[in-house]
Amino acid sequence: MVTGRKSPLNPRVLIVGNYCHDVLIRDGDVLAETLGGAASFISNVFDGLSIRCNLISKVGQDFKYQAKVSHGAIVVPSSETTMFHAYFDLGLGGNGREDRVLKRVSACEPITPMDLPDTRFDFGMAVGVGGEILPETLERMLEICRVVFVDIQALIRVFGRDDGAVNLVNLKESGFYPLLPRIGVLKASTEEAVFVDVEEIRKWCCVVVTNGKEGCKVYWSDGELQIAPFLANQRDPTGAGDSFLGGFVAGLVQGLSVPDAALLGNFLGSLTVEQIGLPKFDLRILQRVRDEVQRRKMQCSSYCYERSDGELKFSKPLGHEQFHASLGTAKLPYLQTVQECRCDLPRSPNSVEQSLPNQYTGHPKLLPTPFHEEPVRTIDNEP
Ligand SMILES: Nc1ncnc2c1ncn2[C@@H]1O[C@H](COP(=O)(O)OP(=O)(O)O)[C@@H](O)[C@H]1O
Ligand SMILES: O=P([O-])([O-])O[C@@H]1[C@@H](O)[C@H](O)[C@@H](O)[C@H](O)[C@@H]1O
Repeated sequence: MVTGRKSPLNPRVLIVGNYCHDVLIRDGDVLAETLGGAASFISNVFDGLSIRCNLISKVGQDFKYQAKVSHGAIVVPSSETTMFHAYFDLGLGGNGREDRVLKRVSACEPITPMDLPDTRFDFGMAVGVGGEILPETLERMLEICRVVFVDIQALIRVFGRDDGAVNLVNLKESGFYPLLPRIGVLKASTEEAVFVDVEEIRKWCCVVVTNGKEGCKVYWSDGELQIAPFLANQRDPTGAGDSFLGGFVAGLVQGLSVPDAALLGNFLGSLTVEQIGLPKFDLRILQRVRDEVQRRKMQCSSYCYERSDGELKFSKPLGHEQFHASLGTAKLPYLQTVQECRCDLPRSPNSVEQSLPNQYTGHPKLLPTPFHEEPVRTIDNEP
């Protein structure tokens, strides 16, 4: 049974992390330049599900998307906007990771405690991508937010002095370690989890480890749950973890149980990888998701994640598998034939497109209509 309190009626949510410019590169060609940063992927999920959120993000005067984002950023005249180059063809990255190789080529100013609102929130998300969240910033978030969710990429990334190559350090070596017992949930990808002692951290907080097309696993002090994935035809892994976290917290904000909220995270992550850059979710799918969540809420007592008695025990609530099936069919009515996209960006050099199950395949291959807006500028790599 979930032990916890009901989610407040109109929970206040705070997202903290910088927007960035993403440049996606393969075979030396720039495939796309898009709006990036966990703050953009997560607020994109919240906006899509019509859930209000507050966002603190800093950019430079060179920020290209101020007119496009629905949550304005703090413009720092003396700073550049954080920019990442993501390479999808360099094989093993310097840090031994098999997926894309990231380089932070410019970095905006950090977000300080003074940048945060002087008010209280029910949920906080510390989701830096370029080192912008300082230990004192996270500490301030813990003071003003009842439950704080942290993406570990905000804590353990280090950046090459010369080329900005992104590498990871052990969580214990970061300045954030003393704060861990006070956070609510720590999210890490499988590759990032190598830099964390999950067995130790799970004693302090809930740990969610995502694993691409395999879904995710939720750990707490004396138990764990594997949460099923959703099939997708991966075209670009960028932002999958961010959208997962956005969907997960959005589910909890709406009163879903932790396992059901993790399903919602998996679903949003699966939608995200089917598009290049920041996804533009099909409005009809979003409406179906909103309907399914409301239906699910009626079925289950609504709980949010809450540290109660220092322990969190939960099992898959009755109907969890049906909720998975209902979300999975949310895509079905809107499948259309699409040409294979030559600029698909594999998660790792040797990854292949996911083979979709029977109900999706058949010729021509049925895939969700790519509703994403064309990235700001692409180099036409058509012959
Ligand atoms: N190829 C895929 N097919 C289906 N779901 C995916 C795929 N890639 C990612 N996801 C979903 O998105 C979540 C986060 O993706 P992951 O790649 O693990 O995060 P990160 O971007 O942090 O590495 C996964 O747990 C999964 O639910
Ligand atoms: O793919 P993911 O790890 O979930 O998140 C990504 C970051 O790792 C990357 O640094 C940033 O440039 C992308 O916009 C996105 O936020």
